[in-house]
Amino acid sequence: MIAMRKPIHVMIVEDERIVALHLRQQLARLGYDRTSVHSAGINALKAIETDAPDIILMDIRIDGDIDGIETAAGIPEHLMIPIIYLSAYSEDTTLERARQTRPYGFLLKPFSERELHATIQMALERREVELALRESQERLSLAMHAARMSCWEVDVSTRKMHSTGLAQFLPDENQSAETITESWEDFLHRVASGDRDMVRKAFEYAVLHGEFYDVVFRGQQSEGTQSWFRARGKSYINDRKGTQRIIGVMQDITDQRLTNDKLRQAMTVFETTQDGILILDPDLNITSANRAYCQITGADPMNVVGSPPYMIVPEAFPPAFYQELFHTLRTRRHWHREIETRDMSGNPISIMMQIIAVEDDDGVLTHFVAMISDRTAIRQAEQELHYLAQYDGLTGLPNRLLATDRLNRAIERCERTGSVVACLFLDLDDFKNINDTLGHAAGDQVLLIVATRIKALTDRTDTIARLGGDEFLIIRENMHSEAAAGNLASHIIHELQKPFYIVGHELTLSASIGIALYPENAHSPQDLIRLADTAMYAAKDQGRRTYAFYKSEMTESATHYMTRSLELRRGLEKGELTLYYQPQVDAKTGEMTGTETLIRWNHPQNGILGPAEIIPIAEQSGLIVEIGQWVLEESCAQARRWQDEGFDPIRIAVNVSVRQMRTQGFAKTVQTVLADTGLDPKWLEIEVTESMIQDEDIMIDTLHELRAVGVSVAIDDFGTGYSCLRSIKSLPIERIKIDRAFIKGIPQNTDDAALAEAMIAMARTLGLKVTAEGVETTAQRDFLHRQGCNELQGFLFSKPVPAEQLFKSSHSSTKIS
Ligand SMILES: Nc1nc2c(ncn2[C@@H]2O[C@H](COP(=O)(O)O[C@H]3[C@@H](O)[C@H](n4cnc5c(=O)[nH]c(N)nc54)O[C@@H]3COP(=O)(O)O)[C@@H](O)[C@H]2O)c(=O)[nH]1
Repeated sequence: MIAMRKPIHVMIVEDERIVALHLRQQLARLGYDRTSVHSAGINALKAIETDAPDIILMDIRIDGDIDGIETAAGIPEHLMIPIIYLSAYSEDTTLERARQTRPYGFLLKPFSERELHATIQMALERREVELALRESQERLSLAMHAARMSCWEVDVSTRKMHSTGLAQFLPDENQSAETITESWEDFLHRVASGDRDMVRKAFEYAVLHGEFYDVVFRGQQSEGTQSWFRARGKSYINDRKGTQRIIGVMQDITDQRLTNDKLRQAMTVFETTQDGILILDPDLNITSANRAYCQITGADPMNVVGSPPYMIVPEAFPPAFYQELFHTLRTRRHWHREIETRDMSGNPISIMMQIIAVEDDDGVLTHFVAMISDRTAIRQAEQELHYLAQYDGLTGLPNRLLATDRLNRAIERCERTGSVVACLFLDLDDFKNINDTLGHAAGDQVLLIVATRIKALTDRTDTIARLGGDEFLIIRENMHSEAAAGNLASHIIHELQKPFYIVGHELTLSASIGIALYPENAHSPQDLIRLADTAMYAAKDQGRRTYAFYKSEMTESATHYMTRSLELRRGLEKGELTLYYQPQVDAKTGEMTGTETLIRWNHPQNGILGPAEIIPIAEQSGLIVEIGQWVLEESCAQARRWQDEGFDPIRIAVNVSVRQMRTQGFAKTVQTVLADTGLDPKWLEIEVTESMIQDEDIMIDTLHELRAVGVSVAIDDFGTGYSCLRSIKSLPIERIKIDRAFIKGIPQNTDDAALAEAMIAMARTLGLKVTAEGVETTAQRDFLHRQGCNELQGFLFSKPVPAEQLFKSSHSSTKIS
């Protein structure tokens, strides 16, 4: 008997009042005290809405629009109210209709009290079981829902699939009910096409081998989101029916999968990042360290866990460091610092360390994450850049920037003590030739030798700087006299003159030094350097290999030079340069045999300027090579024009500068100019000075090459360069030109006359032709003729004249009488 926890409410639906009353009495006797009676079905349904009974005793044939069976059918299913039909009729149609409402009992009237009691009890019992089952099913369903799981079952023979909860995460427009029945193939269409085959195979395998299956697959993508599922189950044979079923569960693992993906990505970052990453416990002990941390610090990966990062252990820094570290972490939850430390092998390293506190959802500190960036390379690069910004890369000496700063400090110190600062500006003479002839590597070696020699002569307190190219600066403070600065310059020049060997050549160096003094000449470092530079040019003008103190007039001359060099460049471009020609005549006949080309500058303001205003500026500014090339081209072209105009061919002599001669392939250039202008090489003579060919192998090679081209070579200004005629015997020279300094005094000055006589005689012995320069008088002409001089040049015959006047000049009227 059902334990009566609360009075059982029995509803009687009976239209015969006596029967209903009798039933009520019977029930009361059986202990069912709470009863209600309704004579019509509609009334009973209304009453059920407000006070649902535990069981209904339903007469089939009752008053009203609906009978007992229709009333039972109208009761909401979820109420699960057991119905026991009471009827005097038991024909099949009534029974069939009653059966469809799934009654808990059917009592044929008349029935005994005991039959009634037993039927009620069994109905209540069954209801209890069904309620318990429903609750259990609901619990399971909720749990599955919460776990985003569904259960499924496939009948292997029919391939019908029943699933519960599938629609919630694998939606299908045709199937949205909690429990879905569909074909296995339809289900497969919910699986992403790429994984469908794999799911099918796992299923078939389980069918064939009666095995468990466990498969992870993706659902058909909807609205760009990708869902992941895991299906597990097993194949069973139903013992009773002998049918085979696959039963299992399916779980939506999208979140888990995304979390795993994120975790995997985080792990990849952790392991592959260039920065060291540490996970620290709240006491700052390492719980996990990545590879980069061990690489940066050289820490042993096996021994890092359990202790704090070695660079912040207490011995490493003063207590204040840790106070600040813990205070910042406590208050700001984030600390960072650039730390100069050493790695485990003792090498210095620069690191940027950041420590970040990590809290749980309740704000409780769980651990710290430390990030360690290796800044060593950056710091080293910065130091190198700093060095490069202040020092010369070749010699390691301070550069202009640092020298200016040092000079500034020296001035400040000497301002206090009232002493003198000397600023020496040194420039090597003809350094470009070393680069041009021996190459830049040799030039670099020479600069290193210069730096070493200057350093050896100076004090520790002096500043030696390289300003660029072949320019050096020497700063000495606390000088007591101008003479001391001169002595220092003189020592340096002397020291640099000492020979040294480089790439198989013995070289000596020559330097010019300009000196400016603080406070006498200037008060700022920039001005001092500039004035010393100006003085250096003055030293060059004084013949090089010397030094000069700055004087205010130098600024004027430097300004003049600057203006003139700019004007000259512009003049060359605008065609202001022109050539004059001075005849060279046969000493015997007075016939013009040749002409010398002499440059002039038709200056827009200053009129015609001679070589003295052009050549030194061209040499210093480097324009000389360009100008020399133009002179050569124009001279050859003019010689060819005269020939084309019908004049007898004459030799044309062109002066070349030392720089021009040293240019790579000079002889080849001459050959090209001759070819371009169409002048036969035999009409061209190149004039070089004695000093240009002294001991210079490269020049002598060029002379041979010129000879091979077919042009002749004359030595200009002969007698001024101390070279003896014997030494030029071996050179490919055709002519010497006796300098006008020796001609000037003849025939009265017996020394000049003797020297000219000796030069002419020796030249004749060596088979060289002789031209005398600066012949101004007939006496000079006659004397030179008597001595056997071949040709004469001078104002006596003609001054240098423009091209169109050369053949009109009256030199021929000065024939020897
Ligand atoms: N590299 C180059 N050098 C050149 C070029 N053109 C000229 N020069 C060099 O300049 C030097 C000076 O030349 P210039 O002022 O033209 O003087 C020449 C004559 O005018 C002068 N001369 C000639 N005869 C007399 C005379 O009877 N009396 C007198 N007082 N002077 C006279 O001599 C100069 C020519 O001499 P030289 O060259 O030695 O034959 C000049 O020496 C050239 O070296 C150039 O294009 N490139």
